[in-house]
Amino acid sequence: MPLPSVDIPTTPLARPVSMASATPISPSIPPLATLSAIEQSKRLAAYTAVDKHILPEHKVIGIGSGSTVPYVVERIVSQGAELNKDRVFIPTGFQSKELIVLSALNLGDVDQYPTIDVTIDGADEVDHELNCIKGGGACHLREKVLAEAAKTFILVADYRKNVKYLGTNFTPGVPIEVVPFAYAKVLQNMHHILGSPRATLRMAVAKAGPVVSDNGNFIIDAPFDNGQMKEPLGIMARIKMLTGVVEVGLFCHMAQAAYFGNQDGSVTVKRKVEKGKIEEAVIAAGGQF
Ligand SMILES: O=C[C@H](O)[C@H](O)[C@H](O)COP(=O)(O)O
Repeated sequence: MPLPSVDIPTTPLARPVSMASATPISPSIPPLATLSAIEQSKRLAAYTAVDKHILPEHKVIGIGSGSTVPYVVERIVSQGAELNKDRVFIPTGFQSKELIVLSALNLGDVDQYPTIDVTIDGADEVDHELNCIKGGGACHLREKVLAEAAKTFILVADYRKNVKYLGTNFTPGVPIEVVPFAYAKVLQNMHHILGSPRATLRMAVAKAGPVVSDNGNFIIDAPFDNGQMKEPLGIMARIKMLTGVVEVGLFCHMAQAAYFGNQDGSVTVKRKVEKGKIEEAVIAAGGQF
């Protein structure tokens, strides 16, 4: 089915109405002309994915985390209040919950809505089989729950995230959420059993001590060499078997499609076609698929 062309506005959309406070805590989204090339690419990917996958019949929508997702919400808001009033939006963490509330969209949770029509989320990197690394922002536990709950799971990212094998440009490693009291044991397991000798506990930047996830857990980042990353499903399964691990930021064979905004205004689309085969195509700038 042909993808629609994407009309990117050059003026900012109406500022979201805050239901939570008089002073919105998330920044307003600037006009396209003032965005960097990377931000334009993220917005292009997000707009294209929303236009293709968030349809009038979709009533329960999962909203992922990261710096690309605000553009997803911006495009959904632009579909209009009439369509959005009957929808409920499920967040993957604090950031997306704030985005939903500040955009005056209806907030729900996955325990109320365990079946989601479509979840759209960012990614740290996506390989040629639509496997991806997620968790650069420590949100991958809830993100994976929303990905699994969704009938359709879609990724959006800029062109730097589109790789053949995971770990090409995203080098910190595979994010692993662990219960705090087990972190040293899991780190030892990563170093000596799982083949990631440089695995480290993720430390906070504006706080003393480790990063603490929205679920109160710690994050370990575990780099693997290129050969190992050719089989992400195997790595994911082995890490997940370690006691103390809550979730692994490798999402294998979960996404139906990934949209990457390119510097020239085109969008690369990787999508699952028949029998799990992945097809890659490019939507020309302002053009058709
Ligand atoms: O934990 C964070 C999430 O997995 C993000 O979706 C991922 O890090 C990508 O974020 P961004 O769109 O900022 O590159």
